[in-house]
Amino acid sequence: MKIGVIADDFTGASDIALTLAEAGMSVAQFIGVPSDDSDPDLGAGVVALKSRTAPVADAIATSLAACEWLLRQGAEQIVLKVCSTFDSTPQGNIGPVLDALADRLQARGVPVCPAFPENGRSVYQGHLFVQDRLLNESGMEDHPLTPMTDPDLRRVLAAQSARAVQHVPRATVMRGPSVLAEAMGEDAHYIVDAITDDDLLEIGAAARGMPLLCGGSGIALGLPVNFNVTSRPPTWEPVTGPGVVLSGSCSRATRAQVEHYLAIAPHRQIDVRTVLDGSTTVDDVTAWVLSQDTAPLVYSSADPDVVRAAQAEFGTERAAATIESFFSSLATELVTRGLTRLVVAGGETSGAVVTGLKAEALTIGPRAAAGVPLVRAGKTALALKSGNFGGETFFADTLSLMEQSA
Ligand SMILES: Nc1ncnc2c1ncn2[C@@H]1O[C@H](COP(=O)(O)OP(=O)(O)O)[C@@H](O)[C@H]1O
Ligand SMILES: O=C(O)[C@@H](O)C(=O)COP(=O)(O)O
Repeated sequence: MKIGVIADDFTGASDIALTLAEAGMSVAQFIGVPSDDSDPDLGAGVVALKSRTAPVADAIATSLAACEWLLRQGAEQIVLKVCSTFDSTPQGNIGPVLDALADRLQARGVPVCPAFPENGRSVYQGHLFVQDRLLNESGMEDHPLTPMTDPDLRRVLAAQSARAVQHVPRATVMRGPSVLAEAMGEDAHYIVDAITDDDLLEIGAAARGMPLLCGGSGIALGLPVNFNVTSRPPTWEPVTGPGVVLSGSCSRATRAQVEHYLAIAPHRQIDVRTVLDGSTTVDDVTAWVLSQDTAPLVYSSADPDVVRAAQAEFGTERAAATIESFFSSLATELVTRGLTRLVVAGGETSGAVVTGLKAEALTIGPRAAAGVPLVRAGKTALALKSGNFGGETFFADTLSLMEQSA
């Protein structure tokens, strides 16, 4: 293995696995830290953790365990994959995990760049933009678990990290890899500006030989070339059979996708209250899904005021855990009963679903949308969609893509 990735959520893991696969690397996504060794021919291994919102100490411990496993598989470079909107709480977990990895790997300058231009995320003057909006006006300020209210990544990371946080402006990025590498020579985390894929390729070239990087999937664009691989698109064996869409994401893009799918497919909404009081049960919803002819949608996606009201009434963690555990049990039941195509919206939701399915590894297929590959766990086709990725018709398009070969 050449490149080892530690991803802080499951959609993020498949996002960066797609980038590496499209750049020609043989890549697998592991669900948690594997107990066995990986295939020695694998070019990149992505360990998917559910550490973005875990308690800080747990996030550090699982990330270090993932790092040790990746190093044992021969990884020469470690990437901490975080969200392209830098999702984290004021406690972390990006800063504390990055500090622990930097210590373990004796990394000096660590490039940190969540830019993902294809999906509208750019970093300029140390600030993160989503399309033409600063992060704190992009809808991310309303995220149920990691509301992002400060667009200045230097400040966000400095508040979470014990190391120095510095900035590399775009003007330096444009001067090429050797100047850029030189600009990151101290013991510090460097927020690096990037507004185009070319900027990310420069960062990749500058990172040749560095033990540790941190970013969104864009940070991986320029890494495979350092290991002499050439581009080749991932392949896909068609998966037919009944499908379902499970959406626990409340992000703007998902809500538009839900709205669109409501008009063309059977749907059932769940909420914290009715799951907790037992009036919505996994058995009922399973029976309902199985009785549909068209792939139905089960969703808890709701507007920010509805989510806030549920959190105020039941507590943020309990509300999230209630919905996640429902989707986890539902997905397990549905796959046991023969469903083979699952589109899942939401990072935490995907983590809950895939963990429930007890899959150990996912193979990476072609892209369903920028940042979202089709993936496969045995006979089951899945798409793990990040909250803010994909166009309005993503659900129907992806279910149909799963049935085609590539
Ligand atoms: N109706 C709801 N009320 C409260 N919390 C919810 C509701 N629907 C979903 N959630 C929780 O919100 C979180 C959404 O996060 P996630 O699945 O990562 O989506 P995204 O990818 O959009 O960030 C999950 O923990 C989910 O359980
Ligand atoms: O980098 C990204 O934006 C994604 O890969 C990702 O991590 C998104 O997380 P969720 O929005 O929580 O799915």
